[in-house]
Amino acid sequence: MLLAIDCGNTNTVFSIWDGTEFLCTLRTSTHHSRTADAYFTWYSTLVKHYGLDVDITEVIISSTVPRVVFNLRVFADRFFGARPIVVGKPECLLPHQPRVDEGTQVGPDRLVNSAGAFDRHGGDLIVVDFGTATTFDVVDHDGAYVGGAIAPGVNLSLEALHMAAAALPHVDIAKPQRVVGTNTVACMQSGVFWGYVGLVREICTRIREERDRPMKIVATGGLAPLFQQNADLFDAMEEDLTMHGLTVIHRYNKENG
Ligand SMILES: Nc1ncnc2c1ncn2[C@@H]1O[C@H](COP(=O)(O)OP(=O)(O)OP(=O)(O)O)[C@@H](O)[C@H]1O
Ligand SMILES: CC(C)(CO)[C@@H](O)C(=O)NCCC(=O)O
Ligand SMILES: [K+]
Repeated sequence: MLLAIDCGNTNTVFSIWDGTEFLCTLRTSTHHSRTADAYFTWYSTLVKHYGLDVDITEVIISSTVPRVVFNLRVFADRFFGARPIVVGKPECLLPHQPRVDEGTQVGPDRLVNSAGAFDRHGGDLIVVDFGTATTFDVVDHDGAYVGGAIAPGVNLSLEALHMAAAALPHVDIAKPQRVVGTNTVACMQSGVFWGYVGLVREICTRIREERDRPMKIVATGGLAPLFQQNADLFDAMEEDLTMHGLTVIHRYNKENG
């Protein structure tokens, strides 16, 4: 079985893929100081809790945080005897080479999202991922990642207001009832929620204009459902897009490696 690991700047997600479906998805915060033994303690406790009988033989990792990869490699080797495929490393093959400026390091999560979305939808896509950052990945007709946009994440924007302004509290994102807030929290939620609706709409409209062709918009990330409510921003929403992309890249490496 395959263990797929998606390590973001805020959260790390493990999913077990049996070749047909994901048996479970486990989430922890990302810390570069977490050791291989600590990963295993956490992982094995949850696998036992879910009553799963799994035999991991292969591991694939996408990490936006380079420093955590070392401990994840040790984890894979020590506990599963597996040599992981690490997206973005030269030995990891990609189904489609990105077309970007020479020397640019594309975030592995964006390459994985592009591969997952192309596998499901074919080409000419905009993938929007609401993670630590909000990323827009443009996938060409042939499946290549060809660029996009990076905006501050929704939670990061709220946190930045709280950090920078003495009178602004820590606020969780929610869809406000009205645009005109009548208290501080409602004002902050309005600014960030409706500001993001505008941000997503404007960037997607301009990408479509710039490329001059119809493009399907696929959204992922924990906050995608919040933005899909009443705001007709996306053509599809897929919670497991990054994990699916990891299985696509893993399969490609098995078949072509
Ligand atoms: N199922 C969910 N329902 C509601 N909120 C969620 C859900 N899953 C995640 N979230 C929240 O949505 C936000 C975005 O989650 P997501 O996992 O997409 O990115 P992240 O973990 O914040 O970022 P990164 O992947 O860059 O580490 C997080 O604040 C998370 O707490
Ligand atoms: C933009 C983030 C932080 C989103 O997770 C990640 O994809 C990243 O670190 N990217 C590197 C720069 C780039 O993708 O162009
Ligand atoms: K993510």
